[in-house]
Amino acid sequence: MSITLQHISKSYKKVEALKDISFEVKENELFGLIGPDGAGKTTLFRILTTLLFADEGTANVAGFDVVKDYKAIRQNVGYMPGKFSLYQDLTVEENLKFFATIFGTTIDENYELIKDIYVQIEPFKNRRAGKLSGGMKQKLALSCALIHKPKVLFLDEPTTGVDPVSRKEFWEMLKRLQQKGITILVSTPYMDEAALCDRIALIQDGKILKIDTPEAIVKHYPKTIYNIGANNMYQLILSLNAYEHSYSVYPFGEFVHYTDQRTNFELNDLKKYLEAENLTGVSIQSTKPTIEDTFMELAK
Ligand SMILES: Nc1ncnc2c1ncn2[C@@H]1O[C@H](COP(=O)(O)OP(=O)(O)OP(=O)(O)O)[C@@H](O)[C@H]1O
Repeated sequence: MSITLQHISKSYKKVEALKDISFEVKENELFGLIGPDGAGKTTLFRILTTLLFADEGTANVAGFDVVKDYKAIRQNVGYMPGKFSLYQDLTVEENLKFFATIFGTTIDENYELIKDIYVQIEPFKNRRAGKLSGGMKQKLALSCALIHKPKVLFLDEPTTGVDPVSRKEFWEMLKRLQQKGITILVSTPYMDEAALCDRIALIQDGKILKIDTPEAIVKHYPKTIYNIGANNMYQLILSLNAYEHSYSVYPFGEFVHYTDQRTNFELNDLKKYLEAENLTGVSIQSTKPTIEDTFMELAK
């Protein structure tokens, strides 16, 4: 195993940020930690990268104990924190040199590993990091986290605030790093990114709700979901919530994801009800559950 957590708990005074967390990440796995703001993701990363002590439990990374072997862990892991971690006043190249130097290495020595990523920002190597776009900052931060050839890479919300094209490119880069033998633990609040991981842990309020492959997680969704559309979205949500048989109602893009308390029912009855509520253009179609649907169901 590359990462093992056993019964990890951590509180900040009265706030229980992590409650009895246990799970394992296999060698060379791309593992996602999926959860909303405040779920405890950053706290977990800080414990695993030896920046914070847990109150209870034990954790191992790359075969080392996070408390006893903290120095070895720091040599063997790369960490890209959620908040921008670079020196804004240093240039792109100076930032990378700085990180290489503190790990006792050079850019040349490990260029092969970062090449794919660094070539994209190399034309701006003399620009100060503070003046880079979101996507470029993220590439520089990733290059810096990789410059000492870590065995395990921790990425805390690496795509938050990054445009959709850069987000897609970033995930393609992660796949290539995985092919080079690096184990990756990545957190994200974006459910669509969860589908790109080998396995995911859904986390909320410091607790793991479920761990499995993205496919298996959606397979276990217990109900049929309907995509419902109408001309007045706001009224549609109100009416569905007021419907006596309604089980769950969530806005989902231009539709509402709806589940019913009954296992068998006439879709036409629901349509008639919505039309009686003065809604027009009503469409109802069954749809496949997504990771977001599963998360909402588990978090209920
Ligand atoms: N230093 C701190 N002092 C007090 N409470 C804290 C501290 N750091 C985090 N918390 C609280 O612990 C809980 C978990 O926070 P954490 O930052 O680990 O979550 P997160 O999933 O990373 O969310 P975010 O993306 O918002 O950082 C939250 O309720 C947060 O307010």
